[in-house]
Amino acid sequence: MGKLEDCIQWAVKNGAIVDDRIHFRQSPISGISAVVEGILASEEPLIQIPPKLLITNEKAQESFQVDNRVIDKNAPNSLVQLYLAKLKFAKGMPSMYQPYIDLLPLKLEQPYFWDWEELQVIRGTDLYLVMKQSLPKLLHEWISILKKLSLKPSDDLSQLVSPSLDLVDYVSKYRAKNDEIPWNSFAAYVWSAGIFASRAFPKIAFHDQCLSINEAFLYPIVDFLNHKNDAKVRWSFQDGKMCFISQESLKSGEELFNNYGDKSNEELLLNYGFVQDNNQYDDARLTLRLDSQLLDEAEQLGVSLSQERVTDNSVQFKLNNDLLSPNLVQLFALVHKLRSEDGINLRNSLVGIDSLQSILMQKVEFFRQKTRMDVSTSRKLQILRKYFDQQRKLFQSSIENGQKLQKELIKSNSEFLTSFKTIFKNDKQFSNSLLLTFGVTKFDDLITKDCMNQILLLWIVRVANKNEYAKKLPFEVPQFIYDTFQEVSSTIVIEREDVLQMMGFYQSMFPSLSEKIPEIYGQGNWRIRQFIVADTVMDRLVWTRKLTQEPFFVKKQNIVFNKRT
Ligand SMILES: C[S@@+](CC[C@H](N)C(=O)[O-])C[C@H]1O[C@@H](n2cnc3c(N)ncnc32)[C@H](O)[C@@H]1O
Repeated sequence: MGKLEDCIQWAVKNGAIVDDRIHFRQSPISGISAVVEGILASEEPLIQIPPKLLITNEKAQESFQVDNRVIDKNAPNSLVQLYLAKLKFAKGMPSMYQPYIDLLPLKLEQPYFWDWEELQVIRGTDLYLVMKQSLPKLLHEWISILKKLSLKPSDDLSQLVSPSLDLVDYVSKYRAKNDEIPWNSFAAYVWSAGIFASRAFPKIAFHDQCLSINEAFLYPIVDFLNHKNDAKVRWSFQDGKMCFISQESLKSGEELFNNYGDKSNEELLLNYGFVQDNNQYDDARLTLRLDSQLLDEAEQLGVSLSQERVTDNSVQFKLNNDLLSPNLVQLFALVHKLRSEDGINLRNSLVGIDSLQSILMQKVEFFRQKTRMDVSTSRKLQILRKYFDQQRKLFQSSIENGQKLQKELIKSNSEFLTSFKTIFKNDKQFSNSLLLTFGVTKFDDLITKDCMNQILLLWIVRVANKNEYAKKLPFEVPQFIYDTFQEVSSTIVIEREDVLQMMGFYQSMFPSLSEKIPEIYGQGNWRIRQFIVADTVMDRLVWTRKLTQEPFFVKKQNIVFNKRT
């Protein structure tokens, strides 16, 4: 008889009841799973386990002869995890759970248990970072529980607590070096924590009284069930037994699933070692390091970052297939707020979305590169590629949502936006004048000949001179452009540097333009100061849409984002 059958028999002998229609099977690749033979369509308990088969904190207390005061509420499973490490790895310690303990795999699927070579693929990703951050916490709780029990670790603690030690590396190398793992080693505790992460059940689902909502226990036999998103299941305490109930209708040959909860692929991968295709609960993280003053200012201006602010100078946003978070968009608007602006407005929001898009594109490219690895030799790498590919899709869909949002902003604020393409079309006299100097015959030439900024400067100075022309301009100049020029002109302090910077361009244009086309460039004021002012006007008003390279003059217009913007 195989170990799986041994274990089921052991459970039944000890009072467990397993519905006859449930059959457990085991394969070297996918491990244990359960299939149905017959039809399941009732809410009868399918698996009933008596409490004596559970591995709980109480059993651990009994074994170590301590009470629950040794358990830190912030690490409510430390004692029971140490107990499990002892059950699995201690020599000469057979227990009543032996058939179950023997079935618990030594090699777990989560990245914490990957070989050193496999780990190299995830270095530099968020996954590795999460692992690097969680292992020191695990180390701390392990040292603490050993101390409380006056037990000695088998590892050299001074080496383990060294801040320069990469614990992911340490544990992976330790496992590779040691065929036999002492039960009081950190590697044994990490294994035990991996077992708890991938198969323990929350105590709160069955009991009102818990040390914390994270207190967990092992639930033999029911933990042989695999996970499916949205599988309808119930766990309840009935007639003195812990019952697993499926609310699904299942036919012969179908797998009986449990539901581990609505988890992202990252949570699934780190805690269970697999990912779900088209996982509707998936998300991606965008971590940004920004100036702490900027983040404070954002919060003062009403950008809620209470969930997102992870440190003084960093924020972390969750991205999924839904609309972009208004907080993220507003934060990017503030990153691009000019000193002359007093809050979030149309211009800085449009610029902010462009700059957010650039970061998202880098992420897409990063994950695209990652999916190009050769995965033919490793199942783990195949899972990892799926994870990277889903991450890429999430960032891609955020880019599309950003584009949609920008389009909506442009549409709903069209009265505050003037396209330079339209100006170019309407101000024929001006556009014709560009042929001579720049060889420009159509709007697209401004982009291909890389002279957009110079031409914008010329046009802004033309607007400033609008009242000086003998003939009124043949089109309506948006008043805000003229007013901004006047405002900047009356407040600007021009430094020598500004003049030097503008000199090259100015001298390449004047005085020849005034002589060749006096009807435009020979009337009003075309001195260098005007161009220095126009340069600031351009900073304050012009937004060049990244997608099309088309510049827009944007009126200063405060806007508010809500969840539906
Ligand atoms: C609670 S156990 C389930 C029983 C497990 N198959 C076994 O062999 O013991 C959880 C582990 O099963 C595997 N698993 C569960 N659901 C899965 C799924 N939908 N796809 C792939 N692997 C799954 C993962 O290795 C996970 O860490």
